[in-house]
Amino acid sequence: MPTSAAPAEPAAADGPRAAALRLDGVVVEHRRGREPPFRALDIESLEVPPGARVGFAGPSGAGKSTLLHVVAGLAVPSTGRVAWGDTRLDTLGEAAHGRWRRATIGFVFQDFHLVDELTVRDNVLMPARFGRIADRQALHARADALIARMGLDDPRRRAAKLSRGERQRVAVARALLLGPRLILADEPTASLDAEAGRAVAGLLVDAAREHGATLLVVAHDPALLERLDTVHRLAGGRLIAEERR
Ligand SMILES: Nc1ncnc2c1ncn2[C@@H]1O[C@H](COP(=O)(O)OP(=O)(O)OP(=O)(O)O)[C@@H](O)[C@H]1O
Repeated sequence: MPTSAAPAEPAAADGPRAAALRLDGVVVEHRRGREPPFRALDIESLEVPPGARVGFAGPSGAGKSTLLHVVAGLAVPSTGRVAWGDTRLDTLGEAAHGRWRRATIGFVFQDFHLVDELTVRDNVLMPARFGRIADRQALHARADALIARMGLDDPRRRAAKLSRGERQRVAVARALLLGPRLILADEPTASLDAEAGRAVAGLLVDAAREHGATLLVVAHDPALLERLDTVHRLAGGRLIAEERR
């Protein structure tokens, strides 16, 4: 079972590593068949301070995943501004956005995006495929430590052999590998039982705190939502309510 022992706090001198995230007038449109386009996302204004831990809740189809995808550059708004600190993400272009994403984001996808043919360890190491790795041994040790903290017993198992809950935990470990400044997690505890869900929720929040990272989480799980600073409710692509903790 994963444990959620509190990790060391970051050195104060490091300061926050995250930047403020701002969305203004962001609209994402989709089309169903021959029907006119509809607004899957319609965000008038959203500001997330650096290092905040923010949840998005709401019914199926409310636009929660689309919001995370816009921030990650995986969905393109038809209008609006998306900014991370001084960087305008909506005007970056695909290649530059890809570089920014790899340097900044750890993403836990709703459907995990694991490579079945690879082992647990190699899946967790995937974010390190790009860029130069100074200390490969330290990186492997970090991958194995994350795998152990997720309660996964054997880093050499092939992903194809894993249960849904185990796949979810591999996806969380992979997102945390490089100590991202922005962690995006889409229903990261949905496939876990209550105990494992609490442990993974604790790990995500601890990892964000440890690295001064901003954490954006889509969740229905109350045990996860209650650990966050703010929870936004979405409906029909819009932000309709905000609860501060
Ligand atoms: N590529 C697409 N093409 C057409 N419609 C899409 C596409 N992606 C999302 N949608 C639609 O946009 C709306 C918002 O989808 P989104 O996945 O963001 O909702 P969600 O709140 O995350 O839902 P869930 O909780 O079920 O994951 C839904 O009506 C969905 O069917």
